[in-house]
Amino acid sequence: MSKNLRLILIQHRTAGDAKEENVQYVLGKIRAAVADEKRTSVPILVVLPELFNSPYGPQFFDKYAELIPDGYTSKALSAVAKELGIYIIGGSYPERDPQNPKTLYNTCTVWGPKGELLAKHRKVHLYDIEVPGKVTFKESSAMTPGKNFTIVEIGPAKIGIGICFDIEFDEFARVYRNEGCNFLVYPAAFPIYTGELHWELYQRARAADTQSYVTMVSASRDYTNPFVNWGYTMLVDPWARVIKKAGEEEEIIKADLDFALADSAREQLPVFRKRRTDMYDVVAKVPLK
Ligand SMILES: NC(=O)CCC(=O)C(=O)O
Repeated sequence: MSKNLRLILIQHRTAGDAKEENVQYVLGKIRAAVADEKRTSVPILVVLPELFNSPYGPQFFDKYAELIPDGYTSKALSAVAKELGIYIIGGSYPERDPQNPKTLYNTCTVWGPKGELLAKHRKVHLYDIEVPGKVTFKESSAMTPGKNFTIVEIGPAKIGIGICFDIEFDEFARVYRNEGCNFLVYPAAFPIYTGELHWELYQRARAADTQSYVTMVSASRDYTNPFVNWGYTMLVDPWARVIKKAGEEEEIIKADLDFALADSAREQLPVFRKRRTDMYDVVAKVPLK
């Protein structure tokens, strides 16, 4: 059986102030990226950036929030996944809690080729930072953290999902590795300050820790936005090598992932097997399903 997956990462700009305008702009990018793909039995997976339907900032979350799967963004992603027969990891967008409309989550949805919602990940670690004179952000002032791990299987890929700041927590990635994941996907929005310091470092670190493919997908850099994204959407392989990297502008990254590489890396350098779980361990404290 093929161990391959065709991956398409979309680094796009925020098109405007209206949610509908942003979503339609991204749908256009997805259609254009998939149009020249050869159709084989290898699944095609498209990944979008964090908060792709809006500018990024606590002041925007309520305006752009919607119910999942009944809101505009969900319906659009579901329809385009079905139209093109592809999988989509839909970056993230603000989700309104159906029971408590004032409660919002930063949520990633995953869509299958029949337009079905395969999974939903609510960002677990909210991004609060205060570096005087450099960057101040308090996501927790407007969002509620999620409480679940999210694993989805697409062809040979067993994917652990996180959103941006989730990548900083090695224990979180370790739980995915414990569950047999071979690909960690983080839609992201780093500011320039931490982008310069940590963007590549964390992706390579999590890839080395877990001997998995790792990607972070960013929006392109736009100095007219209130939050200026780092850009540099990246893909790292299970040996922690950077195999694809965008620049700062809009860009589409395409790659064929061969998961036999994760198997052989794990066989040749048996880090997971050599753990001393008689001395230490990392365990999930919530159910994984
Ligand atoms: N959107 C985010 O969660 C930003 C995370 C970030 O910049 C980091 O340093 O981590």
